[in-house]
Amino acid sequence: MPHRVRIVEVGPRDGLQNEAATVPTAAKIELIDRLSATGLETIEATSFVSPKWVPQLADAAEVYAGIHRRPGVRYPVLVPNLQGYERARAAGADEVAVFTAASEAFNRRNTNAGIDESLERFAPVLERAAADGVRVRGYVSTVLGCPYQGEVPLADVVRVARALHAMGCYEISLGDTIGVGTPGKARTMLLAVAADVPMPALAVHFHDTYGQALANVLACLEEGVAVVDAAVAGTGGCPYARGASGNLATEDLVYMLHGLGVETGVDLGMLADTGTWLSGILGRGSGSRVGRALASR
Ligand SMILES: CC(=O)SCCNC(=O)CCNC(=O)[C@H](O)C(C)(C)COP(=O)(O)OP(=O)(O)OC[C@H]1O[C@@H](n2cnc3c(N)ncnc32)[C@H](O)[C@@H]1OP(=O)(O)O
Ligand SMILES: CC(=O)CC(=O)O
Repeated sequence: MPHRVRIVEVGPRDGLQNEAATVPTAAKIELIDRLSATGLETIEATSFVSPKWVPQLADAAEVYAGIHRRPGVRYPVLVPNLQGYERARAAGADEVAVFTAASEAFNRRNTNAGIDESLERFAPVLERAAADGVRVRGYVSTVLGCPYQGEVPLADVVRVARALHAMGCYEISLGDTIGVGTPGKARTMLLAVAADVPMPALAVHFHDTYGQALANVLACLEEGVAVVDAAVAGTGGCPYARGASGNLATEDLVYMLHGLGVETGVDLGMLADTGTWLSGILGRGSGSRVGRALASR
């Protein structure tokens, strides 16, 4: 079990990308600023994908320009190609994340490209990023199941994670996009990838569709992973992954980690207040059990 876990807060990006109603730009900026004050070290701020594909994040540049960047906090953004990278850089981003999948079927629906084609798209992004001194994270989606293909062979997960790492991604986030995984499978998947990509370069990203996300994280922590993605108030889901629901709620993750004596640097009270505030903006109850429990005290 690690002594400290770095949480990658993906609420402003993954959390909001699938919202049907438009979230005002000012609310997105306030969300990131509130999260910045909680002690989170990494906040994935938005996404420079095609606004036709993800209209909810069409205001990425305005959001990025509006946030108050706290010293010591990193604000990466998602980019699907060189065009996205250039938009992100023009907006001032100094860390980006590229994304592909272990399932061909999902990747085609999500990015209109096969896996190898998406890796080819990333090559110039990684090249430019290296020249610019920009860090690049890599996501592998559908690591424990695909809504279109079903089972995803472990070898495919390992191959894609290895390819992203070999291209120069400093960290590979392994995503259970539709939240179908269970702890034993999560552990096996992580260990298979860790045989080829060093554990310190791995992160886990669980959606909570079947209520397994926290248990999956615990299994992976026991194997030594020390970077975990989560979204405040349990928001999130991919518009191109049928059946995807919210991410593991950051409040629930922090509560568990602190209970285990694992440091996060996050103020749980401030985080829970932010989750309650965001739930008000979205007009529904929080997806975080810890958030709801703290709000009702
Ligand atoms: C599991 C997860 O949660 S992953 C995150 C959630 N999913 C996503 O964000 C999906 C992102 N997908 C996409 O943005 C798209 O599928 C793309 C951009 C990767 C590929 O889409 P395609 O339509 O094949 O792109 P293509 O390169 O052919 O360009 C088509 C148009 O999009 C525009 N475009 C392409 N990339 C971008 C970009 N990064 N930013 C803005 N516009 C873009 C092009 O300029 C072109 O515009 P035009 O029609 O006005 O000439
Ligand atoms: C890119 C992501 O958001 C990861 C996933 O859910 O598969």
